Amino acid sequence: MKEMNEYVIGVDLGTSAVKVSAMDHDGKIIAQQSYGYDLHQPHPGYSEQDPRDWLYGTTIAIDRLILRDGIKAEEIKGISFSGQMHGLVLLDADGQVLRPAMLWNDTRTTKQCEEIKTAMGDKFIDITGNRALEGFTLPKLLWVKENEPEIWAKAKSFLLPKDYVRYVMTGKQAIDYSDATGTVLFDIKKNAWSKEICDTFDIPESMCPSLIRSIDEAGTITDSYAMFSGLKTTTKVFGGGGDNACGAVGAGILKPNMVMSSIGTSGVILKYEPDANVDYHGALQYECHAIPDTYYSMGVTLAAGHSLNWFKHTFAKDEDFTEMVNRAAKRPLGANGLIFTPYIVGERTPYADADIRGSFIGVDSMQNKYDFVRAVIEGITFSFRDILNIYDQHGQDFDTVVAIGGGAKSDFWLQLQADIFNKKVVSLTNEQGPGLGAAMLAAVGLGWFNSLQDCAKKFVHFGKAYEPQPETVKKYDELYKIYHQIYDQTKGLSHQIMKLRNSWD
Ligand SMILES: Nc1ncnc2c1ncn2[C@@H]1O[C@H](COP(=O)(O)OP(=O)(O)O)[C@@H](O)[C@H]1O
Ligand SMILES: O=C(CO)[C@@H](O)[C@H](O)COP(=O)(O)O
Repeated sequence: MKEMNEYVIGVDLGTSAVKVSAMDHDGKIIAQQSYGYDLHQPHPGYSEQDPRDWLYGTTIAIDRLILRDGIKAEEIKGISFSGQMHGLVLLDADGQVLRPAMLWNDTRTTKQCEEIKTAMGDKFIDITGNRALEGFTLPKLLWVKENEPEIWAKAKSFLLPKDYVRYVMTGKQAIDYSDATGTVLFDIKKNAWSKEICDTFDIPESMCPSLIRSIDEAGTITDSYAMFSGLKTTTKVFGGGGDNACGAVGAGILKPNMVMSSIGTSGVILKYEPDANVDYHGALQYECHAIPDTYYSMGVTLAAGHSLNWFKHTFAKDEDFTEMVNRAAKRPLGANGLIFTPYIVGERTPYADADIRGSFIGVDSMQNKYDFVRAVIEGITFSFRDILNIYDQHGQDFDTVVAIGGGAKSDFWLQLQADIFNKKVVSLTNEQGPGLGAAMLAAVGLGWFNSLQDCAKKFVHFGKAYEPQPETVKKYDELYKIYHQIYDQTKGLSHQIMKLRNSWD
């Protein structure tokens, strides 16, 4: 008799889509499905999604694994998650969603960030490992409290995006440590919600969900979700983690000499950190890892893939994505003198500035559309170099960058990263960093492996390595020196324009 197959499912709840991957004991990807959803930006700085879209998208994608790929529901032994970080899902006493989720790239909370700084100063960084920035969850809670008192009065708990989906699946509200750090309500040294921060801002501690580890079992599928989805109630559901923590697990970033670059909607440079005491004074984010008792630091470009998506959607809607990028690759280095800064929704690292906006500098009548695409791709990659500079300034060295995210699908962009960073860049054989990391969390949670490190030996496979090309490195160095000045030189203008837009609203 044929033995029954056993699979784990990694759910990667991204900003543009949810992607689900089914993997077997050998780390082989058996099937993948995805489902896209909309991003709502009703005013400058606002960025929202409906949590029910995440739920329906995840359920449909998993159902497609069952209906289209022939995976049997009883073969799914475990599910875990990678989730877009920081987004606020507010729930009432019955666990119903009270308002659209405010996402990680929603920057309406500058006033609340100022209030946090005024109330707590550097103490806040000592406790949380982070500055209070617009995208994080605490400022969002304060925004709702100040601007929507009738909703705040009904709010009994909050969750982050993937925690909401897990809650509907299991009926239990919880958050894992990696996403808890991203709320900036969490004491990173005590490994617990910060009573001092809750008290200072009058957030009832009872609103904060229970803490679990990324590899912990959060529950099993409830009867009602089994009925709704076709999944079995025997499937175990594990904590999961923030997408960057999961991306790092799936990219095999398990020691300090490696960093990850991720080009998703956002862009991230992330470094594994062995303990809670490395001090970047808030210049970088500092978060609990999905690997128990370890940490990571990172810098975030708010609009990396988002800049390229925006450009395509606005100016090249009917073109194939890969074809558009390939044409850009054929344009000259430096896009015939055009430089782009990717600040189209404001920026986080190194410039925590909600009101900065992007620019094209050097527009010339000899340039064509693909020079613009190339400038966008180069500008995004320069913004990553701005983050790498912070590591340099803190004397942190590393030799390999592992590239993940949608941007890592492009050979051209991988080589460009090597040339702009002047570091070896390695890809994965199957670009599914966060989803792979999520599946690994379920595999370890189920006891298939003793540790994530053991699991990585089977699940993580490095692909092609891209070496920096000295001549190209030199030219990009020269160009970067100009790019690096654009923030300071455009800041005043950007702020004036934003003030005007706001006054016209
Ligand atoms: N063929 C491609 N070449 C280069 N970049 C791509 C390609 N396809 C998608 N992308 C970029 O990848 C991004 C999506 O990456 P992904 O990791 O899936 O994002 P998220 O997890 O935020 O939803 C898009 O914003 C797009 O700019
Ligand atoms: O805000 C952050 C990290 O601090 C973002 O990285 C989000 O977690 C969204 O990620 P993607 O959708 O781009 O993967």
